[in-house]
Amino acid sequence: MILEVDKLRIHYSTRDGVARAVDGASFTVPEGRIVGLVGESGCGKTTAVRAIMGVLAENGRQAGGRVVFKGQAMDEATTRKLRWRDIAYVPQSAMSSLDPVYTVGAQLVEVMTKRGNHSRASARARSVELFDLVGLNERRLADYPHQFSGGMRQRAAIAMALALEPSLLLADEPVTALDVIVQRQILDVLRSLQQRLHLSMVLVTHDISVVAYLCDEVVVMYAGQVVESGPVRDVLARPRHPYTMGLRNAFPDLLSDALELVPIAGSPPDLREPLSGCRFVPRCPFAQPACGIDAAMSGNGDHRSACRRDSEADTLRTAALDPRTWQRSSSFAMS
Ligand SMILES: Nc1ncnc2c1ncn2[C@@H]1O[C@H](COP(=O)(O)OP(=O)(O)OP(=O)(O)O)[C@@H](O)[C@H]1O
Repeated sequence: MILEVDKLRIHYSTRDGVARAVDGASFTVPEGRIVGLVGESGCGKTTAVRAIMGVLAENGRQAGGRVVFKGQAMDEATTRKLRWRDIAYVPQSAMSSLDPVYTVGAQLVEVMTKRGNHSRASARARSVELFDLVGLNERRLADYPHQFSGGMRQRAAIAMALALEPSLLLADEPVTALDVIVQRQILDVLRSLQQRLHLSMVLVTHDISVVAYLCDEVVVMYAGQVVESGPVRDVLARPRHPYTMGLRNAFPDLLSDALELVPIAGSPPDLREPLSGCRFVPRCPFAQPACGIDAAMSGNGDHRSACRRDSEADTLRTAALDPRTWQRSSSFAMS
């Protein structure tokens, strides 16, 4: 495993109390694989990758658990040492990793001379290589970010993250603001980079079809916790947690638009409220009183989920395919 996240807890202090943005999440990233971290907005995905990268907002702190990179438990000093060199991050908006007042080429050179130990000449040569790797013409190194299209900016942000040859890339919603054709192009760039550079990747997305298209493994997060994880094919073909079943119905397939889309009614809970038991209960069509008690992750082999009704997963999955199932809220939750 290149990365192990073990019972990670991240708290933000806010005026209205503590937000438990990541609440005991555990997952692993095998070497050379692409792991999708998926869940709706507000489930703690960005917080989890920012914590791994050691770039939490000022009001955030690690309240428990640990992050282990290549067998080494990370503390502040190691994280600082490994940041950008071994672990790199493409933030949610490409514009936030690009400075509007400098050319993209100048910014790449700056990253390599300041954060790495490149001379200006070798940084310039490497910039050409990096642009080639992400499919940008080297002539565009002289352009400013505003002269780039959204897809090109995303490619430039990826080039920036790869500048110091990291072995782990964390990409936060790399295709969200792009149209479907450009989305596929960027995902194809990521796939080819992973293969050519033997990169390991964590890809954060709210869109399960992006996971289906690109990832080898998936970690489903809900309300700061991991509710299901495993090989993508297995999890998407036979989801075991009702939240994953709901997510699968809620997004169009990147390659076809055959399925009727069925949203999951409601929204994730406010993480500043004290929560117990399965966090999905208020939105789950299958919730029962027993779900008020936390379910640990369990399962055979790599495919694991945290649902009290796991033994009935096959039956629930069939019911979940019927859109009417999602039209009624959990009667248990409503009572
Ligand atoms: N700096 C902050 N201060 C207080 N609360 C925060 C802060 N950043 C995030 N949160 C809260 O932490 C929770 C998790 O947010 P996070 O951004 O990690 O989720 P996410 O799943 O990545 O969603 P998104 O895709 O919208 O970023 C949310 O409830 C959010 O409101």
